[in-house]
Parts: sequence; C-alpha cells; structure tokens
Amino acid sequence: MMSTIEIKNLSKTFQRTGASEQSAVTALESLDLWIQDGEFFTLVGPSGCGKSTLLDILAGLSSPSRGEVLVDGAPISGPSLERSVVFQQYALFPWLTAAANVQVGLESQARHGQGLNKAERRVRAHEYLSLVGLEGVEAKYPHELSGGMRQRVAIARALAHEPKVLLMDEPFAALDAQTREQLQDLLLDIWKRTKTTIVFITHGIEEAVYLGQKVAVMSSKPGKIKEIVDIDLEDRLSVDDIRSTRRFGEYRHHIWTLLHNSNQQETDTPTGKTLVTSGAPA
Ligand SMILES: Nc1ncnc2c1ncn2[C@@H]1O[C@H](COP(=O)(O)OP(=O)(O)OP(=O)(O)O)[C@@H](O)[C@H]1O
Repeated sequence: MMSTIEIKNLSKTFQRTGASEQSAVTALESLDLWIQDGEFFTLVGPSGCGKSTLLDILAGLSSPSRGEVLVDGAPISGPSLERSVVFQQYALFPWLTAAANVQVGLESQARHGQGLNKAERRVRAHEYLSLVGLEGVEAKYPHELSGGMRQRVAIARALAHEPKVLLMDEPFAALDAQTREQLQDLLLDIWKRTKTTIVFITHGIEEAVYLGQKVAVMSSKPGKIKEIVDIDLEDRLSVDDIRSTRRFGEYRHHIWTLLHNSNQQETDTPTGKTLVTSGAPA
C-alpha cells in the first residue's frame, strides 16, 4: 500500500551566528517515520525537541538538511494546498469575514484554474462552517468571535479545499479545557467523515492518546523519535469518558514514563504488545 508520508533519515541543522563564532543546532537527527494514508498521527515531546521543525518541513515551509520527505512517493518541494496547516494562534485574516477566510484556499485553487466558481465557493464555505458547528457566522469578522470559534474557522479554512494531509501544530493549546475537549471531539468527528491524514503536535500526553491512532514520542538534543506507541482504544466518541478508563490511563502513564526517563531502554506496553521502535514498516 502507498503511504501518504515517508520520512527517511531526516536531519535538520540550524546555523547560529554568535558575536564571535558560528555554531550549529541539530534540531532533528536521522528521523524515520512512516505515516499511513488516512491515519491520525500525534507527536509529543519536550519543548525544543524539534516538533515544529518537523511540521514546518512537512508543510514545505522549511527544507531538510539531510534525508527526504515523500508524500505519495514525491518529494516535498514547497507549500501546497494538498497539505494544510493549522497553528496554535488563530492565523485568520482580520479584515476578512469568517466565510471569506474559509474561501482563501478555494480562491487560490480557482486562480490556478482548478477550482470552484464564485457561487460554488460560497456554498463550500457554508458547508465547512457548518461542519465545524459555525452555521450563521459567515458574515462575522474574527474579532467578533471567541477563541474557540476562531480556531473552528481556521480548521474549516484548512479543510475546505479538501487537502490530503492536515498538519496541526498545538492547535488547541491556547484554549480553555472545556473548549479544547469540544474541539478534540469535533476534530475526531471530521477525521472519521473525511479520512484526511492528520499529523497533530501537542504538549499534552492525554490529548495525544485521546486523538491518536499512533503517538510518536520524541526525545530532544538532538530531536529523535524515541518510540511509536500504537493506541488500541475503542472509538472515543462512542464511549463515555474514555479518559477515565484503565486502559487509557495505562497508555498515558506509559508515554509519561517515556518522556520522563530519557535513559530508559525498554518499557512494558500497557497491553503487553511489542512496541514499534521505529516508524518504518517491518
Ligand atoms: N530558525 C531557527 N534558527 C535556529 N534554531 C532554531 C530555529 N528553529 C528552531 N531552532 C532550534 O531547533 C530546536 C527545535 O525547535 P522546535 O521549535 O522545532 O522545537 P519544538 O519541539 O517545537 O518546541 P516547543 O514544544 O517549545 O514548541 C530548538 O533547539 C530550537 O531552538
């Protein structure tokens, strides 16, 4: 089967120029990952381990120092509407209405002759605002919306042109706990409906376990994948309060242990299954 994203031997080094000398920071070192088509893949790791660097490379905003990243077999050569990004801060255009913000990617497609006409774009924006639970806010400007609503608009905008991959860099970190949980459920619901491949970065172990089919645990200095944990839980949306179940707690604890014990070589898995230690398929 064709994988959507293959990361092979990826390294990223930043040059730093100080007052007297040049130094290099290795943000990512020899990373291998394989993210399947339609997978919900979460990444957790300590601050500075290279999560955003990896996402920027996947987005085509930054290029690898070594190694390669392939999407459906083709190397990434720059940003593309096939890979949408949602950042922590609501990167909406303040001078555009919610509907116009959602249409930004659609207009870009139309300029390249592949898109919808104006009336179709308006309908599509309405559809995607409804999908994120924001019917009726089409004409509102970002400053008239709450933080959670703005992030919903950002998700609608990222999805409206139907990308293959959704890249999310701590998208819910700035929200209050209740809104965050609502948007987690909304995202799971959208993922189930659209089967878009999602790569989701978070600081939150619980968030990673709740959302991910796989959780990649990173270690820092230099940034590496420490372990990939397969999360074998029921459909989160069909179980009441899955976060309180024993199994959920075991996954959370296992990942917590990985993050807090950087010298640890092996750990037992919550389910007794063998953990995958590299992202590459066997
Ligand atoms: N443009 C840059 N120039 C120099 N160093 C950089 C640059 N971008 C990132 N780094 C360094 O690379 C390392 C990884 O940074 P990155 O932002 O990817 O980490 P992160 O895991 O996303 O951190 P956080 O969780 O705090 O957002 C850090 O040491 C950082 O200082």
